[in-house]
Amino acid sequence: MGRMGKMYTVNPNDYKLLEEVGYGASAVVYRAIYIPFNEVVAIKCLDLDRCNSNLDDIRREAQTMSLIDHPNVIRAYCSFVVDQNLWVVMPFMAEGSCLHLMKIAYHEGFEESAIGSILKETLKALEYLHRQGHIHRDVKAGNILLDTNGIVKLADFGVSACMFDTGDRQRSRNTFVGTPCWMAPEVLQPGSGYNSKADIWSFGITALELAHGHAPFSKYPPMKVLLMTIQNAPPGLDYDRDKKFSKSFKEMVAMCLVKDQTKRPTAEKLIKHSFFKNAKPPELSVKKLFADLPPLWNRVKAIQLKDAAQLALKRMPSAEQEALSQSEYQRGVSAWNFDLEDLKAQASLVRDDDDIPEMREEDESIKFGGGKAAIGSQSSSVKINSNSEMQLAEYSRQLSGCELPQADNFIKKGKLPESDLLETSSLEKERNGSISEAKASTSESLMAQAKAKTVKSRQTHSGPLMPGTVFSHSLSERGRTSERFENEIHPTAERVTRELRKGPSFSGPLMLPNRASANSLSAPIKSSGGFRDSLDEKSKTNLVQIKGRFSVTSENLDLVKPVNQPPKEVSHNSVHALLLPHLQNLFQQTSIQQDIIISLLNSLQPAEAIEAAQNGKLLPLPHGSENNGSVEAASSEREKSLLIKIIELQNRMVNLTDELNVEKLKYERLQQQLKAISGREENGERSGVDA
Ligand SMILES: Nc1ncnc2c1ncn2[C@@H]1O[C@H](COP(=O)(O)OP(=O)(O)OP(=O)(O)O)[C@@H](O)[C@H]1O
Repeated sequence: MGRMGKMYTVNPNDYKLLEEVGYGASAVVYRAIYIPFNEVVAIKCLDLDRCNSNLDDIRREAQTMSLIDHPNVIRAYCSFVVDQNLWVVMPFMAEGSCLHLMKIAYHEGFEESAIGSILKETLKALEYLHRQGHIHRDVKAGNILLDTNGIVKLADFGVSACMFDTGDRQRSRNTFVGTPCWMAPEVLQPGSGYNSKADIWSFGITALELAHGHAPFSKYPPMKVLLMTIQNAPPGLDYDRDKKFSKSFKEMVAMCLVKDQTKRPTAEKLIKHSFFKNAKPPELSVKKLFADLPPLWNRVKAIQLKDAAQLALKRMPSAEQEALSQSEYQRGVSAWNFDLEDLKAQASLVRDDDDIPEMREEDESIKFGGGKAAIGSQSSSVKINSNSEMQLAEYSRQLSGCELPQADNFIKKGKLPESDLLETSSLEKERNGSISEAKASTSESLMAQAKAKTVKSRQTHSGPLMPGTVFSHSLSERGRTSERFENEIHPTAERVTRELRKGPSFSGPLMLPNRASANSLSAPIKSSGGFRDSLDEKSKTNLVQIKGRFSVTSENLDLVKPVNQPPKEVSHNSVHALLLPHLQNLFQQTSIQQDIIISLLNSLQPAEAIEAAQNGKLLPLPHGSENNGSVEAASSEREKSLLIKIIELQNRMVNLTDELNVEKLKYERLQQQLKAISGREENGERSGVDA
């Protein structure tokens, strides 16, 4: 049954498909003629084979759409199955979606008056849906459709949920659904549950999308978007950048983008905000947006051609992948079926990726993978099934282990100190249980560092390891990728570990030059800050110092453990008490220096590896004999520099030994003086008694 009692038949022969006017991950939308009425309609052809949703979900969408009766919500006239497609017949919205409109003519977004009208109409739709017990779950510019007379309608119930559902369907609301950039933090944190307020968050993001031409974080890979949404302060309209927008608009957006869902207004309340009170009727502010634009199907074709041209320009395999996924992503699509392994793999990469200073929102050079890489395929939603939720919750918990300000900092600054990188890496390992003890040995730290370095350098250069790319790979491809990744980093990293294990306690002394150079082992041992502060208590107690690239754990500090202070002698022995720790320190420093030298001498080969790790130059090891000449030259260079270091250390040892001897002499002299004084005192006392 159609609108106003009109009957639309379920016979495909009654419909004549015309141009393609839109596409999603699992659907293509056509302009069509309903022959019996000679009426233009839109038909959404959902490919049931490509659908992420099961048939029940699809039926539900069609059912929901057919029951909807609100001027701002697209309703279905009817739906039926044709081959492996579900056809949904609906009113044709001749100006297409706001997203398409921005892509074709308003790259920087719309002016405020148009935004106000569009948002107000959309909010009316949300208010209606929420009242009916529905959560839309995919509010975004791509789902706000416009008609030639300026009418605004919210579309796409592909992922909508019913708030009044019980049982299994209710539980399904604990799954991830939506499009990453528009998803509320509580939706991204499985287990927490969400309600219609999630739509209010997405509505706020949509407001920013309409204001800027793209959603916040839209140039980042989906995994990073998830992290940023959870960890960062909510996005908003900037006072400097967005001067052109009114205070009430900024305020309204800020009200929607509150992380605590309970503090977000309901649609009913929000619509009373002054921003909407002043909104113009859409016939005035929206209609003028399409003046002089070609018909919708030509625009859609133009957008498709533009995407295709972009792809053609990037012929290199990784660039091609990246561009595909980027264009996919920027269309505001949502075609990622999250996979836990992907999430984990990406989680480990995202942090390192943050270390890439060039990673800016404006930066086109860092692209991301994801989505189904086909021009005709847009959309779809992120769904994480319930099984993955526990693990994802665990992942979220891991995320939350990083204190937000820190995360904000590194994202904003775009650079982590080396030490933080290393720390993050060992912290993650610790949390993942891959290292059972928080106290990573120094060699493990170096190994981690070598890995972190390698990952980092790979990410800077290529697509395959970029987080999003993992999404677009099949399981076997992922396997291959990780295999290749392992193979590529392991020759060096493994060598580092192997070599490190060869040399007895080599790792300890190498940690120490930083400390020893301070020439004061009694100086307080403390963290150098950065991520350090966000570490949990356990690792805090174990990790006593981070300097430069090294972390020193308490395990490595056998040689520098604070000296056990001897019990203080009373009164006149205070000089003695003061001197003793100092002498012991000197003695220890000398021992340490000796150890360093011995270790260096014993372990020239591992030192090369570590130095390479230190410098981030993990040079490939020579394999063929043809390389031997240059390798020898290189290693003799390194040997030379190591020898120089050894000589320096030896000199310092000599100096310290001299100092020690001087101190010893002073100490002996003082002891003699002390004895003499106490002897004299005793004599004086005795003679006093005698007298
Ligand atoms: N009734 C309509 N009239 C005109 N254009 C439409 C209509 N319905 C959808 N479109 C166009 O088709 C595009 C895809 O439609 P739709 O969002 O329903 O597909 P989808 O596969 O569910 O996409 P997504 O998952 O990205 O939301 C829309 O962005 C819009 O541009």
